[in-house]
Amino acid sequence: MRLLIHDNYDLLSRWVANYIVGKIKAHQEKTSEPFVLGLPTGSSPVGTYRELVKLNQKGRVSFQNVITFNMDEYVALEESHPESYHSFMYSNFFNHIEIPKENINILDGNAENLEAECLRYEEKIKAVGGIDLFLGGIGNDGHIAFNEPGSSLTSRTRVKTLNTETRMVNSRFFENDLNKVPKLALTVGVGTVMDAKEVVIIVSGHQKSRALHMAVEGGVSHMWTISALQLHHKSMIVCDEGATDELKVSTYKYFKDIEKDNIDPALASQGDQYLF
Ligand SMILES: N[C@@H]1[C@@H](O)[C@H](O)[C@@H](COP(=O)(O)O)O[C@@H]1O
Repeated sequence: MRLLIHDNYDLLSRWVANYIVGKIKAHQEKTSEPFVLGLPTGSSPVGTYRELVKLNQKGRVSFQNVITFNMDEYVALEESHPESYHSFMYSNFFNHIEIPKENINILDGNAENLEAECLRYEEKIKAVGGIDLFLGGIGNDGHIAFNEPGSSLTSRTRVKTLNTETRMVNSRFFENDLNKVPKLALTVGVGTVMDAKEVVIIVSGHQKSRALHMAVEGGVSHMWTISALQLHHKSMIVCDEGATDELKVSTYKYFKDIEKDNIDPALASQGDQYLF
């Protein structure tokens, strides 16, 4: 697993956006098949979306031949609710880029049959040849998508009960009223993320530092589902200084040193041969 430590959130966001653009362009040079991109919500990727929109508007990348799959969505929250992940994705990203609507996939948390919806999602990912790059964030408790502590590390897309900590953290988007935060979500599984050809996770801020410590320095454990990435052949965490507060000094220095030539956002889209 690679760990890239940036001075601040803005640099991190620029780096990740440039990296994704590099991947899309390299793919498009090789094949006319669409690039399949997994996407998260939350505050962590907002800066990356902002930078991707800028790069798109400058003509540096096209999303015409990109298919997206979002990680998760609340159950029984109307799509039009301002805090639905549908609303989030359109207002932060899709409304600002030229991507065909039919290329956008987000789980339907209002489907009549939620289990069938999850199965349909898995089948659709398979049908387009799998996810080329899954971008993600993590919760304070190390959950990836909505794979809360204790989730099977081989889990697939399914209905998931949200724990109180996650609902409390997310209550900031629901007038700080825990009762307004949905109790269930649809989420891709840890196994679904692990099947992606590449996984890039954004970790920002001190509140994520324990999760980053467990992800990088702890063992693989279902109690910190992000730690499954240690078993992925091409995974990378991109973090800012604040998120490193719980890392050992030696771990911090190790990754700072080995990635020192790759940290400039302008170089992010260069090849990553020999780095994983
Ligand atoms: N389901 C989402 C996750 O996909 C996201 O990673 C996490 C962290 O969000 P933030 O980036 O706002 O800290 O929030 C939610 O739980």
